[in-house]
Amino acid sequence: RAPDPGSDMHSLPDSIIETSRPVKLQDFVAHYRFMSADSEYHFSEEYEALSHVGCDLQRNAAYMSVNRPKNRFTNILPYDHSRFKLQPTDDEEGSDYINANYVPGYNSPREFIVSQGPLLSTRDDFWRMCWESNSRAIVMLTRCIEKGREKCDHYWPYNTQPVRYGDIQVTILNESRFPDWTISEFRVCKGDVCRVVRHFHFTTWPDFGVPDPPQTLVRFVRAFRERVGPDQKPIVVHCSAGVGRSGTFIALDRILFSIRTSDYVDIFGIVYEMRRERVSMVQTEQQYICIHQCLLAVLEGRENEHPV
Ligand SMILES: CCc1ccc(NS(=O)(=O)O)cc1
Repeated sequence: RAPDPGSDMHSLPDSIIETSRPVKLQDFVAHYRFMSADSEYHFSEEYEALSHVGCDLQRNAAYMSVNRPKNRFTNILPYDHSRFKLQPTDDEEGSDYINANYVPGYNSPREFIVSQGPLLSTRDDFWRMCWESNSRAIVMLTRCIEKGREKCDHYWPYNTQPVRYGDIQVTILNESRFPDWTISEFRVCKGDVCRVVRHFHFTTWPDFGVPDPPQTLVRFVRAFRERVGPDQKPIVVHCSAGVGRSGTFIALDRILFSIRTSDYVDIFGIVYEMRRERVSMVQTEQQYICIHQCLLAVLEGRENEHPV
């Protein structure tokens, strides 16, 4: 049972699992100040309250020996109940497996498919996932190489020559580069059937960190939503592990929809719900605070403010 808004959360008996902490939008500025006080003590307490969400859920497919090499990180594994299943090939064990989960958004309980950054060995599976899910948009929140380390395979062509990834052929149609992101259109074909898939690549978000200033992320979500409406789903979202930056992006997207219709915002509840579908969504306390800073900038009319 969610506590009534404004009730004293700390009086809840341990037996009641806290699933939401709604905040009235008109109180949000004061709420942010309260949470930030004393070296962000209340942000730390609230983020810690999310730490065990999902630890009861099974990940059996991920642990199968045939699937272990398909995981970029051994500790970032998809829950069985929400994982995306590829069309299995006859009797090939593990052929339905990819490190990806359905995650809820504002518009649908399965609005997003969140995945790890493809490996060279799984990029054909990644394109199969995009095709079989009929996704028309991919959001990429990492660079392929960061600080000299591979974070994601370059799973799309380097130029306008078509490239095949298994049964899927990808051709870059156009590319628009901006200071913090690149938006491209790919022609994606399987046999004689072709689709246009848009690629939204945020290029300046450091791993384990946050965009600087946070308004950059607000502007990226706005640029994304100018081109992708609420009826377009599922949307594929990935970073390197597919938890930190991906969770932060989805949380902000959901919040920007919700404040158009609701007097309350429940950032705790949004992260709680995401973590019931994919592990560690919003992976650091700094990312959790960044979500609040983004909303603060929007409410204070500063989303288009640029640092001096
Ligand atoms: C330790 C595994 C791990 C690596 C990288 C990330 N960051 S990310 O999810 O934003 O790509 C999260 C977790």
